[in-house]
Amino acid sequence: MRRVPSALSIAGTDPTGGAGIHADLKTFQECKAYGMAVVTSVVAQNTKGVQDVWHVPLEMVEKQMKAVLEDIRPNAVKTGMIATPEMIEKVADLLDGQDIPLVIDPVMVATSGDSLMEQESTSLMKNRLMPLAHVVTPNIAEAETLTGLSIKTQKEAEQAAKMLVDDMGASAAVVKGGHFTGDATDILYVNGQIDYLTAPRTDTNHTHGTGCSLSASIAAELARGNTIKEAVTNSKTFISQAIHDTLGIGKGNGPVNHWASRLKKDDILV
Ligand SMILES: Nc1ncnc2c1ncn2[C@@H]1O[C@H](COP(=O)(O)OP(=O)(O)OP(=O)(O)O)[C@@H](O)[C@H]1O
Ligand SMILES: Cc1ncc(COP(=O)(O)O)c(N)n1
Repeated sequence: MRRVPSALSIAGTDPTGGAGIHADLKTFQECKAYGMAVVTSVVAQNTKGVQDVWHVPLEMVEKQMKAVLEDIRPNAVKTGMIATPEMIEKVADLLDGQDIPLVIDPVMVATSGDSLMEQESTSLMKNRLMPLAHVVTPNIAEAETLTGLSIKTQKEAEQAAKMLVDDMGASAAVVKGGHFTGDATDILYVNGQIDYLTAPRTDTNHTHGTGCSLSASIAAELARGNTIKEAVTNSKTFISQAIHDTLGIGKGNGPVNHWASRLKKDDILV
């Protein structure tokens, strides 16, 4: 048997291909991991917003997860949209004890402002998923919800990252600064150390799926055997280029350019 790095996404869908499992699979491919996906919710959405959500029945989520885990065992897993408390519990039960690096993107609200998680899910996210996480990747609003802190400064973001690890049991935290102003600076807390990962801010509204793609890239990097610090650093480079080399498609907040590193100018039809 060959050792092919593989990564599994457990997340919701986006028929326009910019967020959710679609973004994750594109990212896995670009970051050189064989991609797999378990669908948690089918979402009717586009770059303008969310129109409707249909949750996959719990037993079908379980069957999908078991089908993957007993066959092509992933070298890393990432979770995205897991909307209901029951589904969080089910996914946590199935991942507990698997000994597979786990990246948790605590998806709560889409770029468009539409809610993607029921409010009652927050405590289960904290109590059941956080302790299983190798890396948790909240944006500012999600870090505020999880920690109860108000985060207006980078020092407060540092404090939140520390709480997610020291108090809630994740091994590492990346508090993403995409919604701050100035440079796009993310704060990584791992092995008792804070690191600032900074990239110039691209002036664009085409940021649909940035959070999904960053966390999927971290999972692919972990699947390839990189350390958490290497994985997060390489993923920051990946997402910065994907945002900078925009595709410019979509009537709202357009998707990022997952294949930016390979796409030549002449490949785009104008
Ligand atoms: N305009 C930008 N220019 C450069 N990097 C950005 C920009 N916006 C976000 N980022 C980066 O993209 C990644 C995702 O961060 P963000 O805080 O936007 O997450 P998110 O809110 O989960 O994603 P989304 O906005 O898609 O919901 C981070 O690495 C962040 O620094
Ligand atoms: C299925 C799904 N998962 C996650 C997001 C968040 O992505 P974003 O906040 O970048 O729109 C989304 N819109 N849809």
